[in-house]
Amino acid sequence: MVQDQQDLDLYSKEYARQLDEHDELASYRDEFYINPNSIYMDGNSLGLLSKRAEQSLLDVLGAWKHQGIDGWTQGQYPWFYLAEKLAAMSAPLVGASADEVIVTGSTTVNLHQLVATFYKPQGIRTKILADELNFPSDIYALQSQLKLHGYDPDEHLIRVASRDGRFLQEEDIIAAMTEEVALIVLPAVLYRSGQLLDMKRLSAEAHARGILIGFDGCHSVGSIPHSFSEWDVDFAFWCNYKYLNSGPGGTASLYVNRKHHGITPGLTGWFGSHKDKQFDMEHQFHQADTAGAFQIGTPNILSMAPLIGSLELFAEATMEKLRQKSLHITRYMMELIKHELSDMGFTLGNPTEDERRGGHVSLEHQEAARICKALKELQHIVPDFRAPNIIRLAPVPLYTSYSDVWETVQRLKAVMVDKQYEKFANMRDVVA
Ligand SMILES: Cc1ncc(COP(=O)(O)O)c(C=O)c1O
Ligand SMILES: Nc1c(O)cccc1C(=O)C[C@H](N)C(=O)O
Repeated sequence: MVQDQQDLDLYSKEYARQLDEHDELASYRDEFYINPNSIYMDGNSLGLLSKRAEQSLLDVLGAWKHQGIDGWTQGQYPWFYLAEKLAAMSAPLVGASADEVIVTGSTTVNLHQLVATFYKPQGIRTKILADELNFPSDIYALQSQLKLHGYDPDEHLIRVASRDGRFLQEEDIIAAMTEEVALIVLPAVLYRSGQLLDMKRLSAEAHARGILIGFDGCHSVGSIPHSFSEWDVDFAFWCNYKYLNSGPGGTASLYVNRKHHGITPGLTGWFGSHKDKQFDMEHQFHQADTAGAFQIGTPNILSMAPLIGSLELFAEATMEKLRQKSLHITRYMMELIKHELSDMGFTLGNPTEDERRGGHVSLEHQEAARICKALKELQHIVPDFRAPNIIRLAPVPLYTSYSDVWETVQRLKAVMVDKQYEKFANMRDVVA
């Protein structure tokens, strides 16, 4: 913690204020639209709008307004090259070269594309290895890809069990890497508990057994640094609307390790063409020799445009500093929770060690659904609820202050002490 704060009560509001004063990323808060009447702790589900993301969207709209079809090749951000431009801007966040990334599709569609490409059952190697805690959409995609190959997902999709319902043990995953496994798909950071898996170790163990491995980076990209190429990850996919603040339904991304460039995409479309060849309109597919080959159809330009401004902020703030603050502010939140909310039925459901923790804090409570409702409606804190008993709180380093965290814990305490949650039914709402 900060030196001149030695005499301060670590749990005081003044201490939080001083942490904000010493926060070298504090100025980035002004880059965002922050509702002054509430505290946003849901940036792990939908990140907030930044002024630069708004501006880049307006710039792209302006190109459409003034240039029409010429916007594809002219203007500030020619649309024909936008996926590649954004890939180059994203590459440092995942430890890749620009040509190993492409901004395209949606998370689930990208997973379909990558499995359609890399799942090649042969002999007894016919199974896909996943885990029982992964996000449902990933599991649905894997099940449907297995069915397309004529396999029964109940037999061919192995889901590594969690010992405690929260975390996965790398040893258990490695033990499940048998000679029957063709492909592995795992989350980088688990969406409920926020556990960060050891991607380097898992990739090495998979490769030692002749298995390809890919990661879902939805809850990790923009929150932790990655070294996909150095770790020799085969492929990865992620959304850009959580920590990367590209807006609801913002176009997603994928990574394909350079060693696989040239492999025929499972799902081909003309935007996967070599850029010089695409408009020759031949019926022979000349694929790009980059991750661009995995694009399918026309990019969703308006859903990509906010990412331009947003990624500029990441380049300036740097992932290293963002991770440093994220670790510090989540630790601060955990300390406050332990101090203020002990004996109230809460369990900390995220890893406490820095090297195993993603960007959010996961609090478990049997009344979690209605505690979230009371927090939102009565205390103007925006958390999110994940069934059956999880309150996720994400102090996002670009725009969350230490004072926000202090307030959140105080208001959560009020909800509990005054039993404000009893005014609500303990059931989830439609989205959270
Ligand atoms: C871990 C994870 N995977 C996949 C998805 C699905 O993403 P999409 O709806 O953008 O396809 C999400 C979020 O919705 C997610 O959190
Ligand atoms: N993708 C979402 C959506 O379309 C609507 C509401 C929420 C989401 C989310 O991203 C939820 C998020 N993946 C989660 O971790 O729960």
